[in-house]
Amino acid sequence: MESEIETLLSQNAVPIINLGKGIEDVAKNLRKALSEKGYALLINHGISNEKIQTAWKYFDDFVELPDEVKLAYERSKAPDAENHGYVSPGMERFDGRTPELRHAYNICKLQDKFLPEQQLPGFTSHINALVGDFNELGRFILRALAISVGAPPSFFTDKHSYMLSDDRFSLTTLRLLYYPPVEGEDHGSCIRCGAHADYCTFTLLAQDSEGGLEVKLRGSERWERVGHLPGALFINCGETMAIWTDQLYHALQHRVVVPDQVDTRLRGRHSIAYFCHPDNSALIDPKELDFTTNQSINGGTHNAYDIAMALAKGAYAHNYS
Ligand SMILES: O=C(O)CCC(=O)C(=O)O
Ligand SMILES: [Fe+2]
Repeated sequence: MESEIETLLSQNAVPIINLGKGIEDVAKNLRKALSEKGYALLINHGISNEKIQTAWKYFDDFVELPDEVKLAYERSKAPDAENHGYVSPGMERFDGRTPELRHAYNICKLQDKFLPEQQLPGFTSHINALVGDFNELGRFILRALAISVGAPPSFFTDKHSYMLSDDRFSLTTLRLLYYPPVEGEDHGSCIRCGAHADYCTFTLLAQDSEGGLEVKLRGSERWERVGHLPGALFINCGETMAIWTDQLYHALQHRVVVPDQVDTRLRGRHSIAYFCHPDNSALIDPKELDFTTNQSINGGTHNAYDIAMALAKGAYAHNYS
């Protein structure tokens, strides 16, 4: 029996956007959700739940492999290294201190030589198919977002032409995540994923259960539990989009805590995040969208890559010293 916990969803406080309703309607609802709250849940999004679950199953099998095999796929620890690769528990700490209990696989390259195809036959083609679905959905959202700010529908898609097709030109990433069960009461000094806002344009997130996802709403200092709507995708606005819209859209602070509820804590949690980034060279200029601004980072207009790197260095400054 699932513990009854109060969540934003149980209080009917979550914007739920039906993507089957036509792009103008989606644009209107995204504008309201991302400006007021910074997030929403998407239903009728067209990504098969079964495909998502198969990806989690592959990742479970990966996590079970001996450490020396997993380490061969590890993401480099160098400061400005590529993001692609396996991130073992404890390797990343958003706040630089608190141990983070998760396995992650950042996928930025889709060819089998960069993936554990040998250990997990079929992984490459499965991930390629899933990425195809996320890219298609991502492009639909980008068109809706352009409409939502009164720009031509292709405004954002024109600046997102390399999403997971060539990682030399885009930071777009599909990230598989597994948070192991947490046994015992003494988990106060650990977190599943530390507080942060994503750097990208927006993130799409699938989760398999209520497992501790919390958000800080615009203008609030309080962490609130989101809740789980089976099959829905969570969308949150990233820092790049907040800069682009001169903060009309709110980059959502979020984290994943180790839940106090024993049944939730003893259950592993799976999620998949699709971080949609502009092309590295795309200039993020709010004035192009008729937002007058004096808020772009360090004064001038920057390209998407420089913005993401500046944000990463801020978030992971402890890794660079
Ligand atoms: O697993 C989750 O629900 C969130 C993960 C996340 O926020 C991230 O990887 O940026
Ligand atoms: Fe995140």
